[in-house]
Amino acid sequence: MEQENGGVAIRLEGAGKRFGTRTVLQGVNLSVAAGEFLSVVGRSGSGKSTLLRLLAGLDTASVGRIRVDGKAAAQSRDDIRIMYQDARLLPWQTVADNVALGLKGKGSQVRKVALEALEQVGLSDRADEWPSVLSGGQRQRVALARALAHRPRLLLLDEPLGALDALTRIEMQALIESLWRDHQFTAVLVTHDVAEAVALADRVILIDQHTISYDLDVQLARPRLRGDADYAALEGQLLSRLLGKSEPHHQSQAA
Ligand SMILES: Nc1ncnc2c1ncn2[C@@H]1O[C@H](COP(=O)(O)OP(=O)(O)OP(=O)(O)O)[C@@H](O)[C@H]1O
Repeated sequence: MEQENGGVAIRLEGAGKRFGTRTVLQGVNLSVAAGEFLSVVGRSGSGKSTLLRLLAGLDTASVGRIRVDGKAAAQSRDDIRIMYQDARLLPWQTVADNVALGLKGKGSQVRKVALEALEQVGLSDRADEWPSVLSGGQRQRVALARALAHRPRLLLLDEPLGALDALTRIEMQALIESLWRDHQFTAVLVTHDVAEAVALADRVILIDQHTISYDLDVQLARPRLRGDADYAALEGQLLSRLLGKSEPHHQSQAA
């Protein structure tokens, strides 16, 4: 693989998003360092996917400023990849061709890049099969490979593991973490799973009442042990905030 370019920094200043008269996000201020792993949690409908779409440059802020690598997100599109809960693979293309989608260059070169990406997600032996014969977890691995093939400097993950069983989910979390460590891209993960948010992120933000209502540093050694008291304390702290309790019951343990 070619030299990685490292992650991009993100900066939001007073960013807001309205759809007609409905305010979804308002007064969002956020700085994400290059190479940081940020998780975003919040109630259903709080605006998490909207935030991700703004970062991807797929939509524009109604007010405020959003900068990805110092530019408008839409101008950083080549550096950004987004992954969703459903893999969105083309059923009439092989696994390798799905990974190669959108790559520029000669056929042999493009295939080489696709195979390298598949190898990184442990699926090089399935390159010439159809997506329909893969399991849900394997399809998500292909989606991850498709993103990696573009060497993203910002990987946006919109509840990518939400439809997977618990064990596959934990394996995928470990894969995402190791790819993030190897490639040093910036990662923003939207998840409903507070344990997942803590497992992966350097920092977790909570979206509530249209803005960032809580910003939690996760200073735990990696890889993280879920049974660990510090881990459970941070998870409890986040859950309390999410549920709207003013005094997180685990706060004293986390201090
Ligand atoms: N294109 C759009 N037009 C109108 N309203 C929209 C549009 N996109 C999102 N919304 C509204 O914005 C709000 C936030 O939606 P969003 O999908 O960002 O929430 P979310 O936190 O990701 O929710 P979930 O966790 O359920 O996926 C919702 O009320 C939604 O209906």
